[in-house]
Amino acid sequence: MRNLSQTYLDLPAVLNPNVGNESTSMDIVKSDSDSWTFLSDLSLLRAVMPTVLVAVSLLAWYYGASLDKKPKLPLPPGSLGLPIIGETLSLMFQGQRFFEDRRERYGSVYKTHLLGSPIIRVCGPDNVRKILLSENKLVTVYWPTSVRALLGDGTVSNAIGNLHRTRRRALQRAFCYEALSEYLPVMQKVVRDHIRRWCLEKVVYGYQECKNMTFAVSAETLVGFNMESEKHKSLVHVFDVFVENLFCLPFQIPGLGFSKGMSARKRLLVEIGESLTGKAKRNDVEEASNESGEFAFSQDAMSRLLEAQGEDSLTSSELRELCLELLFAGHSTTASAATSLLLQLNKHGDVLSKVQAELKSADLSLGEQGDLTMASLGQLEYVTAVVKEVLRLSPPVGGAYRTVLKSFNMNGYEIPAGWTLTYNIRDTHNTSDLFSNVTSFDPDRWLPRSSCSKEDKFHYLPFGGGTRACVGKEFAKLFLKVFVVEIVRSCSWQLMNNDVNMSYLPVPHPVDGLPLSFTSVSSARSQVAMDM
Ligand code: HEM
Repeated sequence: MRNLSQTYLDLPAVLNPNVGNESTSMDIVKSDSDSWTFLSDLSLLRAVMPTVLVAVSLLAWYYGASLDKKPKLPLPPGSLGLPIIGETLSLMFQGQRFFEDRRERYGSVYKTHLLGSPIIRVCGPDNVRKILLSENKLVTVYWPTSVRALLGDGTVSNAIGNLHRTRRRALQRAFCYEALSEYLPVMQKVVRDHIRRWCLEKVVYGYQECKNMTFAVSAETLVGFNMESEKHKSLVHVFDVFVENLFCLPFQIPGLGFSKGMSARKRLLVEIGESLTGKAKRNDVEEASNESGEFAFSQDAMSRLLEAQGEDSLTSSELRELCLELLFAGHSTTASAATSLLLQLNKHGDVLSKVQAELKSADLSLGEQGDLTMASLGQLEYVTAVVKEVLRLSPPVGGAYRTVLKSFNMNGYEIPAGWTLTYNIRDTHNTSDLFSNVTSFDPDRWLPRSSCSKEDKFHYLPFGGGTRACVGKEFAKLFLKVFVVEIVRSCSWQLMNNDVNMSYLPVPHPVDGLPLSFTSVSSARSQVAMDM
């Protein structure tokens, strides 16, 4: 990480006051011995002249050569806007409309200039396929400096090549079928506890509550925190600070976002480290008790990673950062999808009725009684379709960034090496000809034997694709299904404000936070009984 003074010295001469200071000190030397300085200036000039001439010729040659290397194809259409700020102001004013407008004007590949850097935006199944399948050949992963620093070098997101493969393999252990089955009871308990509290409080802000709930689910199932302890409860706030400051100017100045984010990172890593030490000790006890035939502890993701630490050659610091990465990667994304589920199920009474009917026929509509299993969830085709449709219509991750390694041709345009590129998931879903009535919420399209039952990988890609596809997608889908089942069978909810405006940054969410009123099924039943 470059510190401020380094950044300062890199400024061009006109902007860097230190350059002025250098000439000031020269002036002082001059005034001390003027004649000496004049002679030495002349001889210096003679000495450097040949070097200057060679340098100028080399530059002229290089310039000529680089002109030859000028792109043979045109750059994608679009505008780079004003110097330095590019089109950032238009984006701020227009929001999501900015991208829709450019896509309508320029098509599926266009250039713009946002947040200080020129960028090429790409959508459409064929273009996205080309990018996602060319990782490390044509493109490589790109994250802004602040994100890289706050997540750390030990993460999957920041790794490239073999290191990336090794870390991904390690993480995948935490999301195999067996692991998911072990997380399921904890997931279900946390979801139920939250819903029960919402019903007691009666009115809550849906988006914030979904964020709290997804953090609790991840913290308990992935890192093994006890979210009922005061110590771990206080981490919800620390984690919010961490996430809020991920995208910021990377300057370590007290009081600014980056500094706050780094302090939150430090605190989270300490807690994760303590949890790791506890687990390492527990593993020793467990090994001993296994020998004497006693029970085994149920496993969270961190324990699984710890067990295979030697095999995966992970250092303790990598392990801690991987756990932090899991907390982050699954947080706002899953919370956004859960919030969209609350919204869509409320708006579409017909869909809600079909979910209720499916739960009834699967013997799962028993209030809060039935424990869910992987098998019972696996048979819920309609619930699965509802989750899929929410991720199609409101994909939590709009797209992701890459750096272009090698210039290539896309739709007849030059995509030049060194540029930043983003592939867009939301635009790809919205323009796909695979989906009829693309803007309507229609889970039936995903039922077996219907038009989209065979998912086309690059028309529908809420979890990305290729070597960087989401590691936690099965975890996320499982959680969302549990949420649908529990919310539908245990309560009803109403929007307090029917006029819902959406914001898409950093993930889709209602601008007003989605105030909701909740009634539990049991209290609704007793109300009916009393009325009778
Ligand atoms: C609905 C919820 C989620 C959505 C929509 C989602 C979406 C995505 C997408 C689109 C990518 C690919 C980004 C790229 O191309 O660079 C990704 C990567 C990733 N996701 Fe998720 N994700 C979700 C939940 C989760 C969860 C629950 C976890 C873990 C607990 C997770 C862990 C990761 C990791 C570690 C990566 C980086 C993979 C790599 O670079 O190889 N995600 N996710």
